[in-house]
Amino acid sequence: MRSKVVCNCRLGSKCRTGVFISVPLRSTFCVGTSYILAVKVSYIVAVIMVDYKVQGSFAILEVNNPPVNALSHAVRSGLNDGIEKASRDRNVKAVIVCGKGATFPAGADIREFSKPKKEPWLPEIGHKMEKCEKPVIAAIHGTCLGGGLEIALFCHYRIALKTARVGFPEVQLGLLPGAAGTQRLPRVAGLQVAMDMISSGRHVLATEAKKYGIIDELCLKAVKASVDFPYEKGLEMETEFFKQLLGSGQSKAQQYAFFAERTIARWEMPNGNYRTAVAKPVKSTAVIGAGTMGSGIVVCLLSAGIPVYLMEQNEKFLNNGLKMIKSIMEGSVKLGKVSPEVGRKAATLLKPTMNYNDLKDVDLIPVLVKTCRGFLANRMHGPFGTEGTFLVEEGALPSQVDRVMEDFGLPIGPFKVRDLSGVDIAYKIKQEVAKLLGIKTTLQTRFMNGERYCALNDRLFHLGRLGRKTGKGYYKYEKAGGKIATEDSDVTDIIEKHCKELGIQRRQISSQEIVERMMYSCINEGFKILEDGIAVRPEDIDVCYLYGFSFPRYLGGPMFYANQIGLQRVYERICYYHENFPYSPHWVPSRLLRKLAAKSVPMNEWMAYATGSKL
Ligand SMILES: CCC[C@H](O)CC(=O)SCCNC(=O)CCNC(=O)[C@H](O)C(C)(C)COP(=O)([O-])OP(=O)([O-])OC[C@H]1O[C@@H](n2cnc3c(N)ncnc32)[C@H](O)[C@@H]1OP(=O)([O-])[O-]
Repeated sequence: MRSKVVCNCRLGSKCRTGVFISVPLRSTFCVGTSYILAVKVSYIVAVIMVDYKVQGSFAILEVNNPPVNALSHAVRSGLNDGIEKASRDRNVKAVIVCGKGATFPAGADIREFSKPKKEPWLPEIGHKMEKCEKPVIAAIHGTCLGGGLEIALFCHYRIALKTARVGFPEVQLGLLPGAAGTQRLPRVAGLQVAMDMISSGRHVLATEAKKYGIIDELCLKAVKASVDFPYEKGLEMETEFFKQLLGSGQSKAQQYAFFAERTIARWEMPNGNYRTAVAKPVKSTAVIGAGTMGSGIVVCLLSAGIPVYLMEQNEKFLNNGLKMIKSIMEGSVKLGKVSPEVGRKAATLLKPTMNYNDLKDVDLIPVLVKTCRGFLANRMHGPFGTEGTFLVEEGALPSQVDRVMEDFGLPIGPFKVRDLSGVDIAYKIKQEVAKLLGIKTTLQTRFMNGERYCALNDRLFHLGRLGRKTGKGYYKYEKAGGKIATEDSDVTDIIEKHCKELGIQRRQISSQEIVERMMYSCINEGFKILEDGIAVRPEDIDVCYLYGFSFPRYLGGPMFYANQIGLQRVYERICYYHENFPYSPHWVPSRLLRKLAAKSVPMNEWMAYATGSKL
């Protein structure tokens, strides 16, 4: 951002040129279209975000709002003034719109969506550009996205560097292009291309875009009658839809997720931070365990071109793992997820071994299974998994829990996940905990160390129902290692037998109870994680869920979801479940949550209450 003192108007007079900010200095200057009011000791300094210069017979409007030249109010004002000025200037024969630094404008300023709207609007500026009697040319480099592409589509001509990318990523923010993009792109690029770009949000290289006619070096493409309504009506409808989406919870969550991803990158630790940390090169890695999870990690490492040792104690398991990896890599190549070259190279990068000595010089060994409570993801997901099993013990079926959670937005239900990772893994983790406590569990065990215990998973384990790998677990599969989960009446019998033996009266369980118990138990743990300083802000937890568990982006993450529901409501329901399930410590309400709920603290202020005296 560049600040300039542009004029020296009197206090109370009307400014001429644009947006202004005030900084505490001695004298009074003002610039802008607004009246300057309560200014005693301030400089009013114009924030020039569009540089206007004339070179020969060209007026150049260069957007200067780093880092991505977002179309903030100041930029819009600058573009508006610039196009008016260029239209008036007799020496100007053509106008060029471009971006300074890394990129052409990458869209509207998302931070302004939560603030009151300020004129001029983008379509208004666009229409001024379109009506300008002098040719207006968009000179595109970097990422020309969203509102930036809409501005370009209003220009009479578009020229671009080959490396430039254009796109409408609004869908990733739960929006649609709201400055005539839905009306103008189909007319320039055709309905099919427009539908694809708008609904996928994908960035298109300038070379591809040129084929579609979005970037046009020669002349404005003839406007195609590609939609059902005349332009004005189409524009009106687009504005209405955009407004509806902007006010929706979904868009708010997606905007939150966008910024959360960037916020967490600015991490701070007692011994360093994101600025001082230096990445260590990873030249070799090892994965111990050739099961489903281990093989999946090997595939990720190979796809990134990193050499990896795959370690197993048993030749049979090692060979099974190698087969699985080969088949996943081949599938990835077929689907175009990795290039054939990467696929071919993978075979040379993978080194199977049964000898620990081979691992002595590797740079990285990912830890697959932790027996402790876990730090963030495992710790929060513990209550989630436990509640799922309790719900089944009380009356739900695994398929019901999965269906409800998939409807909620998870890509795959918790019991399908358990079949994928292995019923034996969940069993062994529990047995490790029991061993540490010096307890021996049986199929009749209902409490462990004073806490509720459900032995249903143990039953499946003892029946050899280990999940996908054995062709049956909480579901049945077409074959061992199969992927198609089908409900299995044998599982219902096992559950009913379990309940009968233990004298548990089964009951109807509602979808609402399933969502609340699965989600609120892990949200409660999330607040305890904040209290304990394991995560330094709710965004850490949410991004971890978005990436680690494919939590639906349109809900933002579990902590944002809790905030949307209302902390008071979430807290009350947690207290209710705590009263009803006193032997499950994960229902003990978080102190932080109690405090935040009582004071209705906004999310961006939660952390002030997370530690120390306020808690
Ligand atoms: C009426 C309007 C209708 C219109 O149709 C609606 C829209 O245009 S909707 C918009 C449609 N457009 C989009 O959705 C594009 C969203 N942007 C992107 O996809 C990437 O930023 C981009 C690919 C451009 C650059 O990637 P990169 O090089 O890896 O850089 P980076 O990602 O690390 O970002 C650097 C910094 O810039 C910040 N910031 C970025 N964009 C915006 C923004 N629009 N606003 C505000 N801020 C934004 C970002 O937070 C970060 O800040 P910080 O404080 O340093 O953390």
